[in-house]
Amino acid sequence: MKAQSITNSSKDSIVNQTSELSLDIIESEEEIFSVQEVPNRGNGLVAVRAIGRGEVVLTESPLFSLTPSPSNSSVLSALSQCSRDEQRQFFALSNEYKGHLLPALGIFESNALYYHTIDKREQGDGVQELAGLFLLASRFNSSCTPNVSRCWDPSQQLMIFRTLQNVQEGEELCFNYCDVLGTKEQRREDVMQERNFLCRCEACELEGDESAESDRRRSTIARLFEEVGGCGKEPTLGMRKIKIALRLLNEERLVHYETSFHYDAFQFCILVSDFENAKSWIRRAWEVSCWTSGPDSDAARMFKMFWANPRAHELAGTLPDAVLCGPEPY
Ligand SMILES: C[S@@+](CC[C@H](N)C(=O)[O-])C[C@H]1O[C@@H](n2cnc3c(N)ncnc32)[C@H](O)[C@@H]1O
Repeated sequence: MKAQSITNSSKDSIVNQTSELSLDIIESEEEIFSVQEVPNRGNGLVAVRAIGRGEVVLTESPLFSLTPSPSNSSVLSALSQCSRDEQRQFFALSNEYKGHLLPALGIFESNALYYHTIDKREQGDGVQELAGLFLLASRFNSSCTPNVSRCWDPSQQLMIFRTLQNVQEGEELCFNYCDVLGTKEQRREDVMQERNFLCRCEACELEGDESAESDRRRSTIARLFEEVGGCGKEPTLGMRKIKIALRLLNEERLVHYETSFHYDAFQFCILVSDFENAKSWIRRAWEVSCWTSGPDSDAARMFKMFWANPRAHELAGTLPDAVLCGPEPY
């Protein structure tokens, strides 16, 4: 298969001129990834150079968006507004529902990405869920150890993809289609239900002791995630659970839940007026939220505000003073 290289400098034009550019090779000095065949997963996006954590690898606007669970005729109707080249690219995408759904709908359901947007027409500015079809982002495969996050930027009407960790040249770029916690069996069940295929990512392909260890770590993180929420009156215990969860997340190379644990650790410190450690935790929450949701996200903005002024948090000084602990050094 011909490799299709995508570049940093040209990615905005991809967004605006998908039909003209198609997915053909784009000449530029700074390539980020190419579409390549990958074992067990069809085509995927593979880094053609080392990529630093938090780098934007792709921004893309949807070819079209529909309300979730559309009919085949709504997909065809949206496609009729697209150029011939866009239609050709759409029908070249993968389809996990062959023989079960009509082709256009099968392709849409195999590739659509869900996001929330504010519908200003609704009273009280209702939040609306949409399913968007993104021609290039449809080539991202799923991994239960994702190295890419995706978030919808409503102001620019773009889906933004960023790296969650440093990526080596030759590594595949993947985000997670379903929640990454839970056992291999649970995750595979979720992916099967949501997308109708057997997940064959690195984590789901583990066997024997390695698979059991990974299951144990992920289930423990999920349990700790619930338990930490109930430790509001016992900050020392809560902090101990957070430390274990962060160690396990690190062992599983998972980034997504880190922000939440860092923010909980910040709140435990705030409760007992340990402002020095609180600042270290909220700084970490801010850093990680920049990779997972972007520096302009509501979460990142809030963390930055509390980093500047931790005393502004409503829980400050609620419990007797104590000194807890800060995050582990990188
Ligand atoms: C959105 S497309 C991703 C790109 C696709 N591989 C291609 O060749 O165009 C989703 C499809 O990719 C394959 N896929 C994605 N992630 C996978 C995974 N973790 N394990 C196995 N197949 C995967 C499945 O066939 C799935 O229906």
